[in-house]
Amino acid sequence: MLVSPSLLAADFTNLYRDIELINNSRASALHLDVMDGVFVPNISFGFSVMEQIAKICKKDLDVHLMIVNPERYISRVRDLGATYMTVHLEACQTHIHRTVQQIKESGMKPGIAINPGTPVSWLSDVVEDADMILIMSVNPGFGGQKFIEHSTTKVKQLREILKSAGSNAIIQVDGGINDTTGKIIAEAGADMLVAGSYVFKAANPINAIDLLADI
Ligand SMILES: O=C(CO)[C@@H](O)[C@H](O)COP(=O)(O)O
Ligand SMILES: [Fe+2]
Repeated sequence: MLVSPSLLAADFTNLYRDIELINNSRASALHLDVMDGVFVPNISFGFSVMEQIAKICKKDLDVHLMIVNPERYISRVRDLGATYMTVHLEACQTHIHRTVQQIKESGMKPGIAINPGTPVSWLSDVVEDADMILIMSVNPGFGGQKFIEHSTTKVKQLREILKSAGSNAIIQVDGGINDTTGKIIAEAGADMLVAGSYVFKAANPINAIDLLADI
């Protein structure tokens, strides 16, 4: 199982230590949650922080933008050296197709995220252009929330949609992931697990990442 620990739950007074921990783990990516206080009712961190993180992180940068009109920042995310740039379907409104193409043209892998209340069927016409689909298993904006069980049905439905579209996009699931919910969602068809609290609040974060990676 691919694992992308979410830095949102890290100790921000010890960021260097926590990023080094990820560098020396089996995580395949580092998940960076950007929140603008408009699309979600919280503000996290922005480019000045991510530019420093990018200098020391040896894993793929997986940037999850919870901001309105994220197309404004494609070149800045690209300049970080990010592998994945994930935007919310709900935040791009009418031009998700154009935004995904622009992310791809910039050399990054486009991800499309959907909130718990958004049906997976709304992705049908764009899945073939995305490299990743992110199913939010909590309402975006905060770490440490409880996994929404209906996400399992959504992952199964998405698997079918990807199959009929002939899409190789990976399915990422984000929110309330631990070794129990991780197993359930992996069985439903997830390829990559994002975990914040489960990793960074663990007594042994390396062990927590191993448990997820071994699913
Ligand atoms: O995007 C988000 C929240 O909006 C996530 O990436 C969280 O950071 C996951 O945190 P946990 O639920 O794993 O604590
Ligand atoms: Fe996230």
